[in-house]
Amino acid sequence: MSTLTVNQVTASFTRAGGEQRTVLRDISVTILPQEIVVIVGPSGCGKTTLLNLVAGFEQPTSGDILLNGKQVSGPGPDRGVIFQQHTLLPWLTVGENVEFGLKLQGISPASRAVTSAEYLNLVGLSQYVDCQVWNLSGGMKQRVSLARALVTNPQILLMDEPFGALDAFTKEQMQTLVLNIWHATHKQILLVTHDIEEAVFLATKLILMKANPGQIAQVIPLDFGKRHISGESARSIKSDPDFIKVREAVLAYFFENDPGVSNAVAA
Ligand SMILES: Nc1ncnc2c1ncn2[C@@H]1O[C@H](COP(=O)(O)OP(=O)(O)OP(=O)(O)O)[C@@H](O)[C@H]1O
Repeated sequence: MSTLTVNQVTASFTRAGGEQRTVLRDISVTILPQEIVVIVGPSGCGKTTLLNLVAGFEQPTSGDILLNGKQVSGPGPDRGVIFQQHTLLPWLTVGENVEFGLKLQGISPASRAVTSAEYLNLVGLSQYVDCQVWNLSGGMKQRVSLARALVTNPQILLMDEPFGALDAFTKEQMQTLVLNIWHATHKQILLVTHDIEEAVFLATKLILMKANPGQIAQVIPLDFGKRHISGESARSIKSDPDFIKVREAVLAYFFENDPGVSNAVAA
């Protein structure tokens, strides 16, 4: 089964001066097929570190990370990564950026063009294939980043605050795009965000972290994103009292460390 398993992972780093600091302690998470796992937590609790470990950019100090039963020991094409700041190549066009990963894999130009057109269509940018990326808005650049991550057909998308730099309106458009892509491609998604509303809207499994060292405080199953897939608008869902109740309970947890968040969510 296509599962990503983070098993009792601890990550420690040695600071300048030799002091050892444990950033993450005993983290266990599974991402099952078609799950969107969203991580929220205070600044510095290790969210990006966890994503970097799953991406294979860093190695855990103890514990292990398994993708389909195989140890993750470095970056791989089975994981597509999207950062807050796009990492598009400014001297290439939109189409060339999307094709880039396929070119590295030695795929023929004709085949690359067909595949990149498919994913540019999925993110709503078909007509921009020949544009220079520096001409695009922030939201459009992130759409290109999504297409570029998807084009090599990874099993899982890893997203680190992908919409943190966007205005509220564009952000909501991108959130619904993520849900539509999730529905169309059946990818697993691991997403880190500071935005509680975004987290509650997108997650099928919401993970609340606490800091010093970073640990999982709560895991909350949610299904607001599935309501959007079933045809309900983002505005309707986000203004629903059930949504507001969960959003406020999560906020209360972080502001007051309210242990009643699980009950509020379950009610
Ligand atoms: N390779 C590393 N070497 C040393 N320290 C590291 C390394 N990677 C992460 N850290 C430290 O781990 C801590 C957690 O950082 P991280 O960026 O994962 O937190 P975060 O929860 O994503 O924070 P934010 O929400 O502010 O982005 C920081 O103090 C950071 O300096």
